[in-house]
Amino acid sequence: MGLMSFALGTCCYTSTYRPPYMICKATINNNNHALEAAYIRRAAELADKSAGFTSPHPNFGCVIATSSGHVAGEGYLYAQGTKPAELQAIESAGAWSRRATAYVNLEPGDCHGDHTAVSALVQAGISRVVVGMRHPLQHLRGNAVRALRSQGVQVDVLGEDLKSKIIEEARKTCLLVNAPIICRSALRVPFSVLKFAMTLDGKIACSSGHASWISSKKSRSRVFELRGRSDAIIVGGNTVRRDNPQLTARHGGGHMPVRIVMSQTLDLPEEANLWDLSEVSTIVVTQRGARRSFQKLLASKGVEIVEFDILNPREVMEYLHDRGCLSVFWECGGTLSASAISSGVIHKVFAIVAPKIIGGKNAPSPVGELGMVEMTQALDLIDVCYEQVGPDMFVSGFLQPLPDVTPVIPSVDETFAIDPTVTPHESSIIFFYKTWDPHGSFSNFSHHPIQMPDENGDYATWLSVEHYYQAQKFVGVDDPLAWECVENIKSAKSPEEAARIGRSIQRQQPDLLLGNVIKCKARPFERTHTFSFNMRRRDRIFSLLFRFLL
Ligand SMILES: NC(=O)C1=CN([C@@H]2O[C@H](COP(=O)(O)OP(=O)(O)OC[C@H]3O[C@@H](n4cnc5c(N)ncnc54)[C@H](OP(=O)(O)O)[C@@H]3O)[C@@H](O)[C@H]2O)C=CC1
Ligand SMILES: Nc1c(N[C@@H]2O[C@H](COP(=O)(O)O)[C@@H](O)[C@H]2O)[nH]c(=O)[nH]c1=O
Repeated sequence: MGLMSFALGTCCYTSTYRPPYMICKATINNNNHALEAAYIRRAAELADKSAGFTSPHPNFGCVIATSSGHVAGEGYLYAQGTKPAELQAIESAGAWSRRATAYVNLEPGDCHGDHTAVSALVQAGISRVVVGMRHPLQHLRGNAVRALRSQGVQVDVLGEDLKSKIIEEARKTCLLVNAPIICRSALRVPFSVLKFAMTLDGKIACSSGHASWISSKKSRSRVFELRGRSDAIIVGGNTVRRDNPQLTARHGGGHMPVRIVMSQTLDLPEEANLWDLSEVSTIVVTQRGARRSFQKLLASKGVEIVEFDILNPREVMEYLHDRGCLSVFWECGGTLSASAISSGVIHKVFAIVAPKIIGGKNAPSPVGELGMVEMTQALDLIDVCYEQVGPDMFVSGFLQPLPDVTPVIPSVDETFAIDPTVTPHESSIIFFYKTWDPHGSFSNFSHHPIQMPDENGDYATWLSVEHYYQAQKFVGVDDPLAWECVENIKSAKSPEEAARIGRSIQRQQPDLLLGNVIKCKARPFERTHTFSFNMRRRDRIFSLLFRFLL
């Protein structure tokens, strides 16, 4: 941990610190909103470090400040199931935690009885907790706030107990950090970001359709990072035909979003980079009945096909929501982007403006026909940011305000009540518990260690069922690479990371686990709860749910 010199809104790191440094002489009290806001913004900034890794869970950051204005410790959640941000901050603050204030961007989420964050705060003697926003999931909302208060800790929630313009701005940073889960819970579609690179004269390709490259190498590296923050990347059929893109996140990070192609005609090339699934999978969403023979060809390559009665961006987003997707990155051309904007599913826009002019009357632009005839109809972006990356300018902003939530992600049980057409005993749909559900401990991804016997009958501890499950793909295979895989999976920091490692080796080295396939399919320890129900128009697509998860 470095010495933090903390100015409002900025921070930089130099050498080691301990004991904690002074932020400013001012004593922290409830009226010092500028300082409180700065700490909360810092907690949000820390939380953002693990964007893409925590999905489908929120991002948490924590700052511990002493009553005299020292920052004593910081922490952020790397992934669900790893050490909570609050605990990390307390450990780094040591004895300075006593009577200190903890600033958290988000109320701790007490998933199925895990009180670690709350207990750590109480046991460390934290006297006050400032919460950027309450937990967005209804069944977790308010639990930690109540628990802390019942233990005599003062809890101040931004917007409730602390109100002012500067506090409101700090609260906004907390909303932004967890925009995907907020959107998902309030709007029931994933948080969607439309990104395009255009020339100064507003073209995303030449008249010929050639587009590589408009933006600089540095900008494109940044795009890899942005991809890594999302669960899925979407392009239209024409971009596949024209660009033959890879759509991988080549930033050296761990998280790789699934690639999705929207194509009505399925008039797509037989050979394409997107059909190479060695790094990450691809889903093609299409119109029901389109080119069955081509569907078969894609399926033989392992590409998943999902048919829709009406293929449009909203249906696809609702479908992805149902499959647990929190955030989507749109990298399509103007035809599909116009359709997505018109459907109201795009929340944020990232325009990369390169200082180049290409001209061309027929050269495409980033957004096609929206049917507007007067400038007064233009869509104004909100909270616009400008950032120079190499020679290019990144302009970003929101197309619609983030919902100010009292959101609901209904638990599986509640769904029946919400949709009376739901009949719990239909066989075509299989649901997995999410760890955030009230009975989320049934999920493989639940952070509950298990003990299982190895080949010699000795018991070993695995951090979660998912760790054990992924490792079983390679256990017993007589190959040093398989042994290494097992060790890497076993030491993975989170169940999601264990899944990433297991799935990626499985894709890249399918021969490695051939002998183990049958064993993997029969999972006697599998705690995933399956059941089925009919959700009107959605039932046609749920049968494919398994494949997304495996
Ligand atoms: N500079 C940049 O950032 C980018 C540039 N480009 C460039 O843009 C050009 C391609 O743009 P564009 O032709 O607009 O391609 P799109 O990526 O927008 O693809 C359009 C296609 O999407 C499919 N589609 C499926 N559902 C819908 C729907 N509801 N509404 C609209 N489309 C749907 C159709 O595929 P189908 O015909 O298969 O049925 C349609 O032809 C290329 O030259 C490419 O290089 C592309 C992406 C980014
Ligand atoms: N031309 C263009 C972009 N185009 C987008 O990137 C895709 C190619 O990704 P990949 O094959 O993974 O490198 C392409 O199909 C289109 O969606 N992006 C940019 O950041 N800058 C650019 O100049």
